[in-house]
Amino acid sequence: MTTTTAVRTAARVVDAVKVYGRGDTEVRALDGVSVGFPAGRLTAIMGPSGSGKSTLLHCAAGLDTLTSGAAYIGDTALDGLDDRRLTLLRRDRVGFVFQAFNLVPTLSVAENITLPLDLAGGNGDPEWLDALIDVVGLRDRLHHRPSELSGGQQQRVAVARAFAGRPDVVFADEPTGNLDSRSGEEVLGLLGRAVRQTSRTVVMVTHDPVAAAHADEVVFLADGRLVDRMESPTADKVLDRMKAFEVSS
Ligand SMILES: Nc1ncnc2c1ncn2[C@@H]1O[C@H](COP(=O)(O)OP(=O)(O)OP(=O)(O)O)[C@@H](O)[C@H]1O
Repeated sequence: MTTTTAVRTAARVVDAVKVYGRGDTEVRALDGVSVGFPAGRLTAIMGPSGSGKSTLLHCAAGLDTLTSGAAYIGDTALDGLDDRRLTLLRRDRVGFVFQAFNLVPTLSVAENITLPLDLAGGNGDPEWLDALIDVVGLRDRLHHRPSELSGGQQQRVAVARAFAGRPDVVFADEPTGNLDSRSGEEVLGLLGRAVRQTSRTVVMVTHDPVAAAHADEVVFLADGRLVDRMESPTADKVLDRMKAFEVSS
C-alpha cells in the first residue's frame, strides 16, 4: 500500500489565464497562475489593486471562465461542465460570501440561512445546521429580519448561509469590506472557527493584512501572477510583503 502525505486540494487552478477585452483594450488579468487551495484550511489571496485577486476567485469558483488553463473543484474540471452541471456544482459543492451581504430582506435569519437548501429542494442536515448556528452565534436572532441586525451580524448570516449545504469550499470576496474593524474581526474569527470546527475550506480575497493574518496561508498575486506564498501569516509580515510590491512597482 502506498501512503501519501500530500494535502488534498479543495480547489485549484492550473496555468490559469484570463484575458479581458481585445486589441488595445486587452487586459491579462491572470497570466499563467497555478495554485491549489488545501482542504480544511483558510487561504487568503492578497496583492495590489488590479493584480487579479477577484478574477482568480471568480474563475476558481466557476463564476467566470478562464481564457485558457483549467480550474477544478476537488477533482472536477469546471471547463468540462455544461451550464446545468456547473449550476449544480456551484449549488451543491461551493459556498459564497461577498462584500455585500446579499440577504433577502423579507426572510428571517433562519430562512436566509437555509435558502440555498430550500432552493435545492432539500432540508439539509439538521444537526449540521444546528451546530452552525452556534458557530456563527446567531441562535437568539433566528427570527429577526436582516434589517434588525448590525452589519457584522448580517455578514455572519451570510457566512452561515454559505456553509449551510456543507460545501467543499467557501469563496469569500472581501467579506469584511463593508464592516467596521470590530465587526470585521468578528466575521474573520468566525470564518477561522468555521474552518477549524467544521473542517471546511475557505478561500478569501482581501486587501487587509489584518484580515489575511486570520488565514493559515496567504498567496500573493502581482500583475496576474502568483509571486509568493506565506504560511502562518501575521499582519506585520503581510504588511511588509505588501510594501515590497510598492517598492518594486
Ligand atoms: N470585466 C472586466 N472587463 C475588463 N477588465 C477587467 C474586468 N474585470 C477585471 N478587469 C481588469 O482585470 C485586472 C484584474 O482585476 P481584478 O478585479 O481581478 O483585480 P483585484 O486584484 O481583485 O483588484 P482590486 O483589489 O482593486 O479589487 C484589472 O486590471 C481590472 O481592471
